[in-house]
Amino acid sequence: MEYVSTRGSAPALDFEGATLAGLASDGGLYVPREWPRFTEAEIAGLAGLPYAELAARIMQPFVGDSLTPERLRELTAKAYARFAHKAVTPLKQLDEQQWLLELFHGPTLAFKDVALQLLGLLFEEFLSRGGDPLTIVGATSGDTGSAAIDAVAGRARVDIFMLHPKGRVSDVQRRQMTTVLSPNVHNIAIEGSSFDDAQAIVKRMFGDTAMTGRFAIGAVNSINWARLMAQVVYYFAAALQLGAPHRKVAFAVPTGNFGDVFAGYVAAQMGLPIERLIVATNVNDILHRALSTGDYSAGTVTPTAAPSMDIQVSSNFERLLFDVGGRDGKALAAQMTGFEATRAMQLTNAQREGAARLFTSARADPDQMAQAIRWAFDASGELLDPHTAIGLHAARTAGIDPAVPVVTLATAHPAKFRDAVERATGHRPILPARLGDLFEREERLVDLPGDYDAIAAYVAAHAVPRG
Ligand SMILES: N[C@@H](CCOP(=O)(O)O)C(=O)O
Repeated sequence: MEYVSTRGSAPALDFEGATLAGLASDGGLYVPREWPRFTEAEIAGLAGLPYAELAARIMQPFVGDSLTPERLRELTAKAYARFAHKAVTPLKQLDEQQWLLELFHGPTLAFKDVALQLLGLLFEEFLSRGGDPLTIVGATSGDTGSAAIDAVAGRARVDIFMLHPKGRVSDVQRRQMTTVLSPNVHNIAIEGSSFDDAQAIVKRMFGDTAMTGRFAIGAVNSINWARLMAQVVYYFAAALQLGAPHRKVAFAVPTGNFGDVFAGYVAAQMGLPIERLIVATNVNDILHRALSTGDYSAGTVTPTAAPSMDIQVSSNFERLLFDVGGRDGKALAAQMTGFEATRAMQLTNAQREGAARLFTSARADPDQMAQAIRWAFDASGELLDPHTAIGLHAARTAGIDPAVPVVTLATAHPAKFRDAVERATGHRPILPARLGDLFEREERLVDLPGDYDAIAAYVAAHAVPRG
């Protein structure tokens, strides 16, 4: 399997190369040259497999020759052994039509663990073959940070520098990152910034030849293809339980960087019968505006009770625009460069029509989010986190045929956002025992200004150079 850049001029890479590179050298994102496709009979044959085995079968075509099927199976078994639920991503019924896919049973209580537990092992595997030590630079609005840190803390030949916007993640999210004291973990709180600022700094570092010449910069954000590949699996897992390939299923996905919902798009390209992908945003609604009107223009980021979605520049949207816009890398490079200069862009007709074939979108304000938390609690006794509640609001208002099951991706454990859940329901979710002493642990982080040079200098002073 070969990977090509959405901006058309970076060299094509194999899976190992794309995983270690993260972002393409032309600023684009890597995507498979073509989508592998399963027949209906092949999809039916996946029903009932244990999650780790299902994961290995679905990912093998993407991995190609970079790992043998046996080695991939060993890695998926190891990655998913750390989940607190035997099903890894259990499915729960809320009412006749609505379902929840619980993606928060990993070590850091968010869907990011599903991909990052595997990515940590992939880095270890590929780095053991030689090459330069990896300097991971990531940005987080709360969940990616802790999941990535958990996945690579203490591993040889990797350092991780995780940037978060100071004061804009929940206290649980911050402590999950800053209480990991391994010497290869470096937490940076950026003053006066949003996630978008942090993500822009990360992307700039990939294009900074002074940095990339000295350090092998790597990515753990969903700009890294391997993240999305691992997330494709749970769409299959849920749909197979609900009757696929003989029955269509719709998915509602709380969305910030568009990675999780793009994984659903990939599942559909592979042959999974998906009725609709419902993109759910909070008031930071660039994706809802883009999908409903074609206007992809970034406003300022409004802090909300669903901080992981407080994003206005959704990196993975570029992958969708590339695929539905005819895979014309040169044209997309010009379009994205224009967006980076003006922070505004109009989708082409081909992009709008291509997206509309599968995607619907909705936006939830804080009241609608709180109502969805209350509805789920009254309907089934489930406490939802604010992000999941935004997904559920979109699921219930999307007008999906009542015969089609709608699965909302439950992206985080409610205890990560205890205050918001308690405000909505009067019930305070309890942190699972494995995080029980989080508030007694020592924290380590540095505060830096939102200035590229200051952050690059910090990374350069603490990372291990090539060679
Ligand atoms: N929602 C994320 C933001 C980063 O997104 P990613 O999926 O590209 O890593 C977070 O919680 O950090």
